[in-house]
Amino acid sequence: MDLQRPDSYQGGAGPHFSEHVLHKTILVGDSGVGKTSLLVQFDQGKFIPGSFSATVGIGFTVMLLGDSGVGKTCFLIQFKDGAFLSGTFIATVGIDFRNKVVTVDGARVKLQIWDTAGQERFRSVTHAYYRDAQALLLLYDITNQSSFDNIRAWLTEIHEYAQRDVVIMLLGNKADVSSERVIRSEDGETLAREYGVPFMETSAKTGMNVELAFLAIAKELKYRAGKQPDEPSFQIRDYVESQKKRSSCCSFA
Ligand SMILES: Nc1nc2c(ncn2[C@@H]2O[C@H](COP(=O)(O)OP(=O)(O)OP(=O)(O)O)[C@@H](O)[C@H]2O)c(=O)[nH]1
Repeated sequence: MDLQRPDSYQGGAGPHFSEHVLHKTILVGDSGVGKTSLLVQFDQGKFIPGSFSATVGIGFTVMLLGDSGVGKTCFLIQFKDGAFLSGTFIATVGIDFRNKVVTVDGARVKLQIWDTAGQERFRSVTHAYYRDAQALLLLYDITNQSSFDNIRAWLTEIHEYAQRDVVIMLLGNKADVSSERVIRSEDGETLAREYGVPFMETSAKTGMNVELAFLAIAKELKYRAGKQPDEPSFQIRDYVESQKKRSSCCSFA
C-alpha cells in the first residue's frame, strides 16, 4: 500500500549519531492484511480509517547525494509536493525517506527517495545505504565552486560503496540564480561526459527539470527491470538531452 504521508526516518541528532541504530524491518503478508495501517500506527501512534491505495508492485530506490546546501531536500520537496522551501536552511540529519508514485509508459512505478545529509559528519551513516540504491542523483550548486569541485570525490565514494550498475545522474542545481553563477553549464556537461553520466541543470525553486530527472531515472530502471526482446532500447542520456530545458540569462528573475 502506498502511504500518502512520507515514511521518514531522522537519525538521532548530533555528531554522536551511530550506525549501530540503523535497522530495517520489512512487513510482509497478503494484500489487505493491514501492513500499511500497522506502519502508520507505529509511525504516528494512530489508526487512520479508510483505504490506502494498494502498494504498486514495481519500486526503485533513488538516493540524493551532494554537498550540504546544494538543495537536495528542496529538490525532493519540489518533486513530491510541488513547493519550494525557502527561508532558513535546516541541514538534513542522517537520512530521510519519501515515496512518490510516477507513471512511466502507462505503468505505475514507486520511487522511494532517500534524502541524505551532505555534511561530512554523517558520511558513515549514508555509506550504509549506498548499496541498496538503484539510482543516484548527484547534485552540485552552480553558485558554489567547492560543491562542483567535490563532485569527483563524490563519484569516488559512489564507486566504492554503491552497486556497480547503479544509474547516476549529475545535476547542477540553483540554475535560477543566474547573477551568482560560478559554474558554467558547459563545465557540468564536460564533467558528466568524462564520467559517462547524463547531466542537467535544475532549479528546486522554479521546478526546472526536477520532474524530468526523476522520470528519466524511473524510465531507465523500469526498462532495465523488464526489458522485452522486441522493446526498443532506452538511452537515458539521449532522453535527457532531448527533453531538458536549458536555463537562459533572462528566464529567471
Ligand atoms: N535559489 C535557489 N535556492 C535553492 C535551490 N535549492 C535549494 N535552495 C536553497 O538552498 C538552501 C539549502 O537547501 P537544502 O535543500 O536544505 O540543501 P541540502 O542539499 O538538502 O543540504 P543538507 O541537508 O545539509 O545536505 C536553502 O536555503 C534553500 O532554500 C534552488 O534551486 N534555487
